[in-house]
Amino acid sequence: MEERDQADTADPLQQFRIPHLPSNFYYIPNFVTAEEEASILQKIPSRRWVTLSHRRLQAHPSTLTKNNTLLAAPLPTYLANPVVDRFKTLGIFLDTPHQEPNHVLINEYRAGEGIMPHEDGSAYARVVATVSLGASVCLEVCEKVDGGEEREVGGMDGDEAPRADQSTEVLSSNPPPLSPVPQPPKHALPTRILQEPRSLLITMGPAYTELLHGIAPVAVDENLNQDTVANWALLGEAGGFEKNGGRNVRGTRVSLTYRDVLRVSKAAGKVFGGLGRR
Ligand SMILES: O=C(O)CCC(=O)C(=O)O
Ligand SMILES: [Fe+2]
Repeated sequence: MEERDQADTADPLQQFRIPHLPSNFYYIPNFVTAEEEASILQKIPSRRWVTLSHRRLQAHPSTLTKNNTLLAAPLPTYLANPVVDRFKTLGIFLDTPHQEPNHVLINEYRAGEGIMPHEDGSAYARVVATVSLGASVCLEVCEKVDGGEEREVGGMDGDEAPRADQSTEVLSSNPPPLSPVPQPPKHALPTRILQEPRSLLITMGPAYTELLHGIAPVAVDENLNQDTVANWALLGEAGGFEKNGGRNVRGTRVSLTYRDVLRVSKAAGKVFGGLGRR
């Protein structure tokens, strides 16, 4: 990362822009070290997981309230350091209301698990920064269906229809109602982004609002090459996938998705912090 940073000091993100995709996706390999990866994985609290049908999940500092409000609280230290300072160096949250992430959803997928195509919705500023840990996975992005209802967490998750509780967990405690018969989105130009362990993927602007993203519930990502993977040229170790015949055998992957929740309530301080605090 250091070498590439020197190449462009004006906008450090430009060199990481994923080509041929709607603006803007950025991919940074080796954003955290192997030691940092191990340390973060070891600090994720085992008792906070909420188990869903195709993955498990936890929210920090807490889940959002019914009207998509975050009760103000700092991120746990192991999520804040060293990651958030590196975001600041890159200017990732410079244009969001709080200019730094205030919320992290942690997802864990075992081989064969995934997340149905969805969009992340309006509770957040239009920036998500995703740190991948443990194993590689392909994220699939596709355009939203024109004229269709917006779906925040809809579509297909393998052969299983989304359940109400599954729709709530990703983004808020107050999901939009799901249509009774979920239809798969009509994929226009589905494209894959390969996320290696220790990498950072940034999704912002139109890429956040105009596209759906999801992870197929498969045990192996196949046919990986420069024509099928949008960020092939930015990968840390494309050679490994080449040697493996263009296959990525999935392991257990953990993603840390950093976001800026727009609505924040300081009321939690009054409830939990005692009387007289403002
Ligand atoms: O695990 C990922 O990279 C994607 C997770 C995701 O889309 C979400 O939490 O909204
Ligand atoms: Fe998402």
